[in-house]
Amino acid sequence: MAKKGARDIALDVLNRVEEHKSYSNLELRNVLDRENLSAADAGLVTELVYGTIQRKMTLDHVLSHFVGNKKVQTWVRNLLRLSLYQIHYLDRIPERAAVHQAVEIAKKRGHQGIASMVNGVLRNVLRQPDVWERQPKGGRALQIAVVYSHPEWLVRQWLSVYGEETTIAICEANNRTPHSSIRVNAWKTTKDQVLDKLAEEGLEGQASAVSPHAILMEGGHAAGSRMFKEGYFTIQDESSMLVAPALAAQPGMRVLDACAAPGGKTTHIAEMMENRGQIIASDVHPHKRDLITNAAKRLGITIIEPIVSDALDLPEKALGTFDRILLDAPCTGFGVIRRKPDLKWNKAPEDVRAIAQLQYELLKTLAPMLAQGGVMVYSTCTIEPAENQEIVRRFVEEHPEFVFDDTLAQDLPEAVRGHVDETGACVQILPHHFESDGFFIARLKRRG
Ligand SMILES: C[S@@+](CC[C@H](N)C(=O)[O-])C[C@H]1O[C@@H](n2cnc3c(N)ncnc32)[C@H](O)[C@@H]1O
Repeated sequence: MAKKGARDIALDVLNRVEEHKSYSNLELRNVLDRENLSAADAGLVTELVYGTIQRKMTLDHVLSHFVGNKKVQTWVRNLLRLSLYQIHYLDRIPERAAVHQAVEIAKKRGHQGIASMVNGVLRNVLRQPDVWERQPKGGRALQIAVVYSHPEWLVRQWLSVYGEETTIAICEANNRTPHSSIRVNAWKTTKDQVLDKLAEEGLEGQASAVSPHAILMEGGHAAGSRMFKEGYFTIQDESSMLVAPALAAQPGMRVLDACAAPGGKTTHIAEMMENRGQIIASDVHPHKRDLITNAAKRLGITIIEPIVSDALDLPEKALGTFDRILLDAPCTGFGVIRRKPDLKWNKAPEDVRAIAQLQYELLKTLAPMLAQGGVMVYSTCTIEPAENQEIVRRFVEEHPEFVFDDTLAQDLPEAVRGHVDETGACVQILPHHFESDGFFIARLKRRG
């Protein structure tokens, strides 16, 4: 059987994501592991899948002018989206080649009739380039939703919280390719050493303004390097690297990380504790336990004890109290849409409400396990106030033994301090602030 091309493979992934409501990153990983693609083809498949999902609403708006209300099979719609994405957003693929390949795929998967329809639609779009500028009828929220390809309800929500300028900036940032960054294992080495060693392996990077532990990579495959295997760094987004410093755990302390897998922040905390003390790293999913164990092993860390437990049901008596607790809560993930574009299409307003309820329950349940004078950090990778500021405000109101720790700024890099809010204890990073993940961190203190 002839080997499948990058577009065919990308189309398979798009179809599976839509039909099985699965995550594109997981489907992509499966297919890239299975198919033996060149680096260039693997890159093209990834770009086509993420790009098409990212721009889905804009692409569908353009298609609606030519397809109207006609019923089109899922794979045909995905083929049209994918081809339009190539034509409009990718310079390196000539328009004629994109149309030709789409027609060939349509012939192979369907029949001549479908191939003619695909050919006709794509050529019509090419003949009328102004179609990309046509605004939909409806309010401002719908226009922003279509132009920047985000669900209208989410745009409406952000408009009410952040205003138009910031909402557009968030949407634009969500459509850009994310940076790739690494966290230097500061317990073992320094940033300069890692930069030097990476250069020996042909990998370039530069220091980040968001975290003193971060290096922004300029291409290359850092996870394939010898330095990575030997535990000199971890692949992590810069915003995530603000959490461990916010927790301010000292060597020798007892720490609970209640939603720990895959262990990105747990291992960072351990590095900052110089591998002295104890960290209980809990997660509800048994299959994720090994991720924490393996990450610690690779980094040479021995103070992490992974356990499997629902954070709502931890064995409180057996565990005792902690000097520090991190609740890096499950969330809608709207701060990481750049990396996981399907998130924006798969979630609905009721998901925000449901997850906010769980987040509050988690915070409330963990509170008694914090020692007097201890610090608890609540963090999420979302930008919804209902999952962030509203949770911690309500918590502090209902728990007089807790206060906002208004000294958070001193544990944040200079560049980030300006984003700390009036409590002095909460920081909301939006994706366009530093081109890093949207992230929320709150530092709460239990009275002594
Ligand atoms: C945001 S992720 C944590 C990421 C992790 N802290 C890191 O930096 O690598 C949230 C985690 O919470 C876990 N989780 C979800 N509900 C939970 C619950 N009720 N109790 C404990 N863990 C839970 C999920 O399995 C997921 O791994």
